[in-house]
Amino acid sequence: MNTDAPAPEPPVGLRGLLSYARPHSLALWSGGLITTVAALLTLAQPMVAKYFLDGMAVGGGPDVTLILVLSALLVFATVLASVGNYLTERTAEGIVHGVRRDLVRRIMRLRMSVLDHGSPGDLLSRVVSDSNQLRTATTRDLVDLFIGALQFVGIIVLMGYLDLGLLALLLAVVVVVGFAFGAVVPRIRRASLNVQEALGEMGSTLERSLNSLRTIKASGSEEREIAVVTAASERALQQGKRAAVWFSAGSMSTGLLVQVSFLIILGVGGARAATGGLDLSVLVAFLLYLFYLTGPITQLTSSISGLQAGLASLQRIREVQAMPNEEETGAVSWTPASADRPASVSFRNVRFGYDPQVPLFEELTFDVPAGGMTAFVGPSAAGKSTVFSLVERFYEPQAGSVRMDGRDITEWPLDRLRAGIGYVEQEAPVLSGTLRENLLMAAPEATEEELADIISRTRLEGLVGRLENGLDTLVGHRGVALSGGERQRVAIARALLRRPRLLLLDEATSQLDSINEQALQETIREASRITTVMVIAHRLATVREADRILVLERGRIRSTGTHEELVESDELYMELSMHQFAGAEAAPVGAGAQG
Ligand SMILES: Nc1ncnc2c1ncn2[C@@H]1O[C@H](COP(=O)(O)OP(=O)(O)OP(=O)(O)O)[C@@H](O)[C@H]1O
Repeated sequence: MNTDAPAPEPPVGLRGLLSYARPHSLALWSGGLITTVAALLTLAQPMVAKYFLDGMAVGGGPDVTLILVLSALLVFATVLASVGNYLTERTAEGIVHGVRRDLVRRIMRLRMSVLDHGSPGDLLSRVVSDSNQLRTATTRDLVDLFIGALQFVGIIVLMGYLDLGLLALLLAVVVVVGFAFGAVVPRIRRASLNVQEALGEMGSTLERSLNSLRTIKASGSEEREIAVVTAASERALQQGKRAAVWFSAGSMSTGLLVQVSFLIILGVGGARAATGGLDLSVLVAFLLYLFYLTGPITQLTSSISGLQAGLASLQRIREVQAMPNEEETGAVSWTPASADRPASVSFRNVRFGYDPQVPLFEELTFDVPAGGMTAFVGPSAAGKSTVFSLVERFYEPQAGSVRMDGRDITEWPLDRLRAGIGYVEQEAPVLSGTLRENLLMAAPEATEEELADIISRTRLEGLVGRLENGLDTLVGHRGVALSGGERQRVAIARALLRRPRLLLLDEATSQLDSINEQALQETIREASRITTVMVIAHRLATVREADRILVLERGRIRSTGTHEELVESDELYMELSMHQFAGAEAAPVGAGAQG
């Protein structure tokens, strides 16, 4: 059931990032620990160097054992670091896959009202690009933060062991630079969010253009569209440049810290060594550690910057997760009618408006009996397609009820309700892929016999025979390789293969040649023998075939009857049949009625 009850808030901030890492904590800890051991082994190297120098200072020659120990340490640490890195990256792939799977599931279940106001391109960028940012933040950056901090502390302790005075000097510099970096951190996050938003905007613009490429080409507006997409890309560029400034400012602080500290410690330590207050080997080891500090500090600053970018993406991912989606009803205590019986539909005092303040239907009431064909006609924007959307529960009425088999559709499990309905949209109802994939989309388990039966019922044998690879021919993006009439019939075949109890058919307004026209009419007639057909009629042939016609005007049913009855009794219908149907068929209703 669709509910507005708020779900428990998913964690945000660092806690939110950790919630993604937690299920993989074993792998992450293993990767992190191995990398830490590698880092600690690296830390031992300056100490070994110190002992090496001390040995030389007291007059001994170079200590071969120490050189061997040093080499072994280096090789072992490098191998360990690679293994740790591999484990972390592997986990990262698992996390990003999980995030994408969750996002796709949510997007597929979003309510239509949300999709109406959202942009598919932006949603796409959240699945592809934001999830990738999250990938680095929840693994590499978290691990680096941990290891960086550990190494930092380790080096500081070792420096303290060498000389506390020099360490105090160094920490003073760290505090000053740390404050400067702290001021940059929130700017990095804001800049990252701006970059991701600009990318989303670019995705939306590109998606809009690609979806209407034919119209764009036909109206010669390629250059204008290129300018629009380029402008979006430029906004992403500007935001990216701004982010780069803050990222660089962050990393500059690392360099500054080490260089400034080096000069101060070299000066002060050198002066002390000159007066004999400090061993030269201690100063050398201290300076070596100072340069070793570059690694963890770089790790810390870049992981903190990366976490900021991850937090910005987490915010965008959380926005998708907070969008209202369609929820399933639990088990029901009643038994829905048998799957092969045509369904009846009724609307009772339905009040609905896309904007609840501006109702399209005030008190819409009508009945569609089980079986046969019921046609809906009416002026443009009267709400005919909206009636179908309400039956499918794409939208919820603000008052009144929509019923199937006499039972309010809100009492039906949503999947069960939709399983009983075949919906053929007016526009581009064919997806890219093969003809077979298109037909089996809604009924993947249909047998070859059922497929052949539906192909025959929808008069598609001719098309299948003509195509080079028959059913396995690719139909192109949105079925461009098919004619408008063929696309409609493929869509009807697909809907019928699902054995619907109710077929909702939004008839194409485009002109069809006489072969396609006749095939389409036979298909609809055939469908109405086995199921309930509700058709939004744009053709004279269809209304003449209908068992009953409902004339919809300004959100209410104005009249009901057969074609012959309505041309006599309803002025609007008469008008529509003269102009609307005639427009779709190039034959006025009078001629058709007499013929
Ligand atoms: N998703 C939507 N969001 C907001 N308004 C909508 C939406 N879909 C349709 N409308 C508006 O609702 C009204 C009824 O639209 P609907 O498509 O149901 O009319 P129709 O009778 O099927 O029209 P036509 O014969 O031109 O297809 C129109 O004014 C339309 O602009």
